[in-house]
Amino acid sequence: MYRLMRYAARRRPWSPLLERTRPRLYNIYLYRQMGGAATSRGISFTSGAKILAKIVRVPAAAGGAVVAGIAYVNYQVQEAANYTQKKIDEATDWITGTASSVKDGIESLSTPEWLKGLLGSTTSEGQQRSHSERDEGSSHDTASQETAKQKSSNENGDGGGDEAALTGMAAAAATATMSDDDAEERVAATNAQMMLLTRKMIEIRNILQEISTGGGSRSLTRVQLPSIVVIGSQSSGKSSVLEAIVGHEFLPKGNNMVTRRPIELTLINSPDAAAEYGDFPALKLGKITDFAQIQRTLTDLNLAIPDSEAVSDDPIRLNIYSPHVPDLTLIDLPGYIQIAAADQPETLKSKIMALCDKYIAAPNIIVAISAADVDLANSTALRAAKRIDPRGERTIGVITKLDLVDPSRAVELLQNRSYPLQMGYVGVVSKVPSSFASRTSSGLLSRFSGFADGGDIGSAIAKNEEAYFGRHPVLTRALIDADGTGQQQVSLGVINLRNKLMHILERTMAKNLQPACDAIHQELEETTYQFKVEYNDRPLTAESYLAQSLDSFKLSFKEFAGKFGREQVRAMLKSELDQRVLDLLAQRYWNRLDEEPDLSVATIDDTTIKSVLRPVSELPSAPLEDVYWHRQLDACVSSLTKSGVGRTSTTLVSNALSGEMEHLVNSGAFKTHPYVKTIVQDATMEILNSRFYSTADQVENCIKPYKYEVEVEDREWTKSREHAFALLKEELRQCEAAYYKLQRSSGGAKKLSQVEKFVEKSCKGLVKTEDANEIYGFSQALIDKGREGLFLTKRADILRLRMQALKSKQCKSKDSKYYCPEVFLDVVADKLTQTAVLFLNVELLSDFYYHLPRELDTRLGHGLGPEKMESFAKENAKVRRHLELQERKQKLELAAEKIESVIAMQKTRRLQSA
Ligand SMILES: Nc1nc2c(ncn2[C@@H]2O[C@H](COP(=O)(O)OP(=O)(O)OP(=O)(O)O)[C@@H](O)[C@H]2O)c(=O)[nH]1
Repeated sequence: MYRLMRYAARRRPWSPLLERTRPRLYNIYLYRQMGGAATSRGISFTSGAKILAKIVRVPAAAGGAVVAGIAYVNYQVQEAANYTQKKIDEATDWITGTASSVKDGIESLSTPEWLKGLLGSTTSEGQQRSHSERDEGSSHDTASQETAKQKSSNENGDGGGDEAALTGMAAAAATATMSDDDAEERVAATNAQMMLLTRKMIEIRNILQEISTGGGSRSLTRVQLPSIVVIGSQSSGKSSVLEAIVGHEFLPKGNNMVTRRPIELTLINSPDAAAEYGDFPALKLGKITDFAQIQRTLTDLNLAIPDSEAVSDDPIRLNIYSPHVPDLTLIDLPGYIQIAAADQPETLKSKIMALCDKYIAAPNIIVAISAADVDLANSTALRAAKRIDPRGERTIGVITKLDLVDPSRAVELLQNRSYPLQMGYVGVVSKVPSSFASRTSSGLLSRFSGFADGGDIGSAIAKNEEAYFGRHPVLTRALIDADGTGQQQVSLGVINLRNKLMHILERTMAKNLQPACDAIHQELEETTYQFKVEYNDRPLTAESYLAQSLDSFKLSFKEFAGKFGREQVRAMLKSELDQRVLDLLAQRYWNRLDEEPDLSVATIDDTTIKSVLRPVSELPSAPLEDVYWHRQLDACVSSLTKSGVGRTSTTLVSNALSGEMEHLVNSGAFKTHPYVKTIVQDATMEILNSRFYSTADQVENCIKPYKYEVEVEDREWTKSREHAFALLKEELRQCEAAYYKLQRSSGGAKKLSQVEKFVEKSCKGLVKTEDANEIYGFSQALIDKGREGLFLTKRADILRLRMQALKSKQCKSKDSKYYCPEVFLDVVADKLTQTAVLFLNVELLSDFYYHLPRELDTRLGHGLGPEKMESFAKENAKVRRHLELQERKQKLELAAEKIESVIAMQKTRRLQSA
């Protein structure tokens, strides 16, 4: 049919048939044929409060309060007559709880590493200690380090390890006498216990957070382990306080409301960490030791929220690992505003309020920041806290910028009686001192590296506070009788604040421990049951799923390779060359120019054609020595052998292989995995492309001899004679089918016959073409169909004629090749095919079958990292569900194990206290 189209296209537009692209359809047909195809807090936590106060408030008061404590004792001596015995008792209590412990704490070097750094740099008393004290201290240092080491090794082990270590610590503490050394050991052990408990609880909270993020859970919604949430108006000093606690400047700064999303900050005390660093778990950026980089990332993440929205409740999670931070979870929120700016949404004020309200809900601990230079009655943070926590049970009031108001005014503020808080108020001067900035004049980055005495901005601020509170002893009045009843605690300094937060977090988390444990167990039971029922406890990993999928793909690939071999390539290539032979026959033999209608669009000069082409009807009777027919056949053979068989055959096989690979990835194990599909397709193309040119060249070289001479054997002739006949028969069938279709589209056989006669007459000049419509009622479209009909009729006649010739005696012998060009050209096409297939099989097919599975093993087996492997596995909805349920069960088991170990620690502490 193809040659019908080509012929017609040469003579005139032939659009309906031209749309039929035979080779493509035929190939598709061939491929398919081949099958291509944390109860209330336990005694230990409350009764241990005094011990803890000694331990933790020590450093709490250590910074600024050491001076304040000494000043307070002097003040007591001077004003003693004015106080009742009751007051003195209260004061003594307070001293026991703060000032004495301040001293103990300062002298005690059994404090955690993160506190020692600060205390060392903030306590001038400490600096003036005698060498012997230092020596004593250094031995305590060692004790502390051992404790820290023990803690660290516990953390590396499992929950049972923690418990055993802590039981050991508790036992050591239980057998201790009350000598100073023993007391210090006890302090160290308790400190380590508290740090470890807090950390464990933070870990549990994080695990539960991940589980809740992964999907709704009825039992887990009841589990609430608290975080510390920092709220305050814009520029009230929230960031400065947080940075003082962390010891680094890392939060976004700027006038254009740069805190737009909640920043969930988890501080992880890491005594053994070689360097302080942060990481954003959700971003998978790895360890970031440059805090300026952390600040830039936070700024970018915040500013990604457009001005038109201004705030978002999507939190940014940041973990900071350092030996100088306590285990804490802190959440920084956008600052409250009074009025939205022109480019901000009008609803911004209420949006921020709603976001903060969401975060300060129970059981979270509220750190309400208010600047001393703003009337506390106007403190949005305190008003919001009062609204959500009216009894002031979960709120710590932080008054910043104490240095900006007169000390007597600061005292009034710290004694805020309008909103009494059970956890009290803390006054701070959290601005980074200018001396610090000037000593690190090279800017932000240099601050991060710390200066001279190893201080960070935390120690610089603490030193500055110590000096300020030392200059203003009147502030200590606030420490004694904050609310006139001795009930409300007031402390000074960032260090106090930091310890208080740590203490409160541990206490609040402990209260929630047992209910959390119960809920985790309930959820674990449900999940375990579900996993058993749905997946029969069958473990699955992304890796094993990938391996299975790859195996299954390789199996389909092997099946395909078994079906698509040398024979199939031969059939495909022969079919292609058959079409070329038919095209050549149509061009050089199947013309009857003497009877041909005058088709209007001629692309070559008719005279030339007439002088070159002779009707094929003359062929059987042409003299044997007729050069015309010799030249015609030689030209056809030359065209066929020089038609680029190397490139054509290589392209055919490459297309067949890449098409089949596409079919396999779209229908097999990888059908729901777009990323892996691309990998398979890329590997396929790379292998095929790398062999394309060499294969094509090899084939071309090997068929070269046929360009000069083709020798035919009798059996080859016989076989080709049969094949040529079958080929013409199929061509005739297609021709007749096309004619039948044309009849139906022209209004029937009769109508088409009338139009054909008109076209014939018009060619002979018997009728005028312009009369077609007016006189005969034939539209131009009908005339075109008439021409096409005539062409098909004559082509069918020629084909019948040639079939007869092939059957005749004349075509029986190979000696009659010039009379039977169809047979001789088939012999040539067959020889070209056989030779090409030999090389295609070795150079392309076998090579591809060997290399593709190995290439996939490399790219998929070892080439995919764990993350890509997981995302690959989760592309399959069923596998995703299986993996997620399994992960949920594993996380719950881990949470249950951790929470049980924390509860066991609690029990050990109770026994120890008893
Ligand atoms: N004098 C003095 N200035 C302070 C103190 N604390 C913070 N500042 C300054 O107050 C300004 C605002 O402090 P930030 O910590 O950025 O306040 P913020 O609440 O985080 O501000 P936004 O993030 O914009 O809401 C900065 O210039 C600080 O240096 C302080 O105790 N004393």
